[in-house]
Amino acid sequence: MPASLKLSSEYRCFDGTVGFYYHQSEMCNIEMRFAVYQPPQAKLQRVPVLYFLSGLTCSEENFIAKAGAQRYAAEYGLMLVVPDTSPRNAGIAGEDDDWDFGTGAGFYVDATQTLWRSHYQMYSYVVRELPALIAENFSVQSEKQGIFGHSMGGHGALVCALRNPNQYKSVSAFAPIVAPMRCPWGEKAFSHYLGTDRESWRTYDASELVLSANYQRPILIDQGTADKFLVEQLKPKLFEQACAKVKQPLNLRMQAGYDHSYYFIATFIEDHIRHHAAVLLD
Ligand SMILES: N[C@@H](CCC(=O)N[C@@H](CSC=O)C(=O)NCC(=O)O)C(=O)O
Repeated sequence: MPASLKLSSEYRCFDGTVGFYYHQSEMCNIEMRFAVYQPPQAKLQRVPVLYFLSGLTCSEENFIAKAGAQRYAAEYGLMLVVPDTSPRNAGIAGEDDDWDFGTGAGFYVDATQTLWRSHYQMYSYVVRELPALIAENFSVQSEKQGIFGHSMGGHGALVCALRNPNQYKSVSAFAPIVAPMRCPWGEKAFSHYLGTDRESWRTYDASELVLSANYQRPILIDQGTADKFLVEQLKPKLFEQACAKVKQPLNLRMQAGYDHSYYFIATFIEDHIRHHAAVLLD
């Protein structure tokens, strides 16, 4: 491992390894953290890599500790990479004041506004810097990348895939924010990170991007019907309507009685890993 990449802890898991890492990020101009699950197959050969983007308030640990994904990543031979959701301790006034903005809420955009732009470059970090670092240091097939995420991270995953269909061969999401331009979480984050010109927000809105993305491969979305954020923030039907307009294949599954929690994610994680494996192992 190069000196620039530091391992903070490591655990054996389903014959593979969970590792928590940190490094000095060039894009975010600060120390960033991420988690990696290396499946047992990676000891012998390069394996496809699946990125998971987490939601508001999460670190790189929530998904690894709660989703139960490692069992299936080991079964299919997929590496999992889970970045943190924002820079931390950046010294920006107000960065820790709100749970839905600032620390833990980078929204996977490249901020353009003065206060945030020198550190909050999460889109470029996730799409460019992190995959390059992973390719250099782990046993992955870089040409076989998939991406998924939850809530704010579901928004991030859809945006990354729709903007980079050749890089991300597969995409799925749990309870994603599909139209951030049209919900309070998105409007708050985008106005602070990107400014008040709403035209500039379109490049980070999945329901806008899908209209011209031509992603072609099927997108899987699971959404709980008992999710307290469903009506005001998540609005999956807006994405469904946009996909229908351009004939983008979408499997939107409304899951009766499920909420927004990791219990919901853990219930359907196997389906999502299988969705990605079907493309990445092809
Ligand atoms: N503090 C909030 C709830 C925050 C929350 O539910 N965060 C979700 C993601 S929400 C969208 O991005 C999450 O994943 N939390 C971490 C976990 O381990 O559950 C409130 O008061 O409602």
